[in-house]
Amino acid sequence: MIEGKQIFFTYGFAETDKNPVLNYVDLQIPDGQIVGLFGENGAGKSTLLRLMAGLLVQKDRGCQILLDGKPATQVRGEIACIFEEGTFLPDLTPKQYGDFLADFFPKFDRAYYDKLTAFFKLEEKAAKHMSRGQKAKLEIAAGLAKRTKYIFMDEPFLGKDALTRQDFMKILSGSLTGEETLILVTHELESVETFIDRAIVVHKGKLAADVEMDDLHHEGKNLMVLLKETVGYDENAYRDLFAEEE
Ligand SMILES: Nc1ncnc2c1ncn2[C@@H]1O[C@H](COP(=O)(O)OP(=O)(O)OP(=O)(O)O)[C@@H](O)[C@H]1O
Repeated sequence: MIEGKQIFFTYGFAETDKNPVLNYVDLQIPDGQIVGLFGENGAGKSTLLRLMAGLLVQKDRGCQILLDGKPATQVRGEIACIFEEGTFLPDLTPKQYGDFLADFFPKFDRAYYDKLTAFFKLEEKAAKHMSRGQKAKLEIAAGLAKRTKYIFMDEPFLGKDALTRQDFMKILSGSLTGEETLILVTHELESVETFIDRAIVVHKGKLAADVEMDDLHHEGKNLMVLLKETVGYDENAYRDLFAEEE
């Protein structure tokens, strides 16, 4: 269970910031749930994800987010982060990185990692010499093979070719046992429409929408509709750019 009460976060000074990224929000995610975090650029999705994963810590206000009642820093072995910037060590090759992960993560599934890196056709060269998409694949192989209870993903589709994106969703579905709690930040709404259980829209410091996908679909809506309604999207706003000056 991920639980946070009165989550507050600002990158500036808490005492003076009138527009914090997260403005006293409550969050509860039960075990085994797959949750998508959505919102406009700069809304605070990645910040919230990093607070959950313990990569950012709340400063002087609000309460810490807890995983099974403990701060993320105390359950590192149960957390896999699949982020664009990567958590790999740049000088290590896929095999060396696998050795490293096997030492660090108690449930690391080396055979599965080797299968994934082979499937992704990753060459045996240092991560720093790989392309952006290859690094992203290495992250996915590592993240999924850790077999952790908590998986945090930030823009997992970024930098991947169209075929890999398709494979990725299938690999992800196939890798999960149903026990994992997976939190996913993405702008690729269509790709996750039927994959996630619950959608949260971050907007103006709040969790402005928080719905079960079954309920959303029963209402005849999809993620795009939810997002537009929640942020009050104006289809015609762009026209002002081309309006004639008086
Ligand atoms: N390291 C940082 N230092 C200062 N401000 C930051 C930092 N990282 C993010 N911010 C600011 O915090 C706010 C939330 O950023 P965040 O990255 O969480 O948004 P996001 O919803 O993930 O956006 P995007 O969809 O563009 O990735 C933004 O206003 C951003 O400018």
